[in-house]
Amino acid sequence: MPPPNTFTSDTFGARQPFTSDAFGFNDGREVGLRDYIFSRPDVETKLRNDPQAVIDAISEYNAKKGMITLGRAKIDKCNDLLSKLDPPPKTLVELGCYVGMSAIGWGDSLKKLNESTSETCKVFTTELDETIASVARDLIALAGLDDVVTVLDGPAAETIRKIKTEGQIDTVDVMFFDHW
Ligand SMILES: C[S@@+](CC[C@H](N)C(=O)[O-])C[C@H]1O[C@@H](n2cnc3c(N)ncnc32)[C@H](O)[C@@H]1O
Repeated sequence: MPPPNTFTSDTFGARQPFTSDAFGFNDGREVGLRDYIFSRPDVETKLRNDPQAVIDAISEYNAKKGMITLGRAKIDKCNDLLSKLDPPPKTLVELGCYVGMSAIGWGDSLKKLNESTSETCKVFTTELDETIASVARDLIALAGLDDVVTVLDGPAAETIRKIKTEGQIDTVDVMFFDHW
């Protein structure tokens, strides 16, 4: 059994079935997502600084391309769980960032849950692939969450140890495992 406050991508049921051409990742779809998002005519007027609009835009691309993101429904369910934690979580670590869709959800949620206090909140999310990590960083910045969400490049076992050694993180309120 995972420890309390540990949510995995299977917490709410099995993954969605993939079609054969949709299975896999790091095949250009991730950079294609960034191109799609930043070439939208509403990127500045609708998406900039609106995490939920960015999640919706990723979902629209995802519906056609079948990417390995959690998906809106699971992100909403996890955020519902986060909102029930007392005190509100301030530090969340995610193993498996991919293009940052779930990290945008966690960042938005933690920011809202802590907005009535002066406490800072932080999401650290880890990504093995540096090209995918760069897509995530761009989308997180577009969502206006780069002050809350930090993408760590490299194997999670190394990057988490490094931020702990450097004192960037002490205790962790919630861990999310999605790095398979
Ligand atoms: C299922 S995806 C994550 C999806 C993301 N949580 C979302 O819902 O938007 C898994 C990601 O974990 C990354 N990954 C796999 N092993 C890893 C490791 N040891 N350290 C860091 N990232 C890893 C993969 O490169 C892949 O992008």
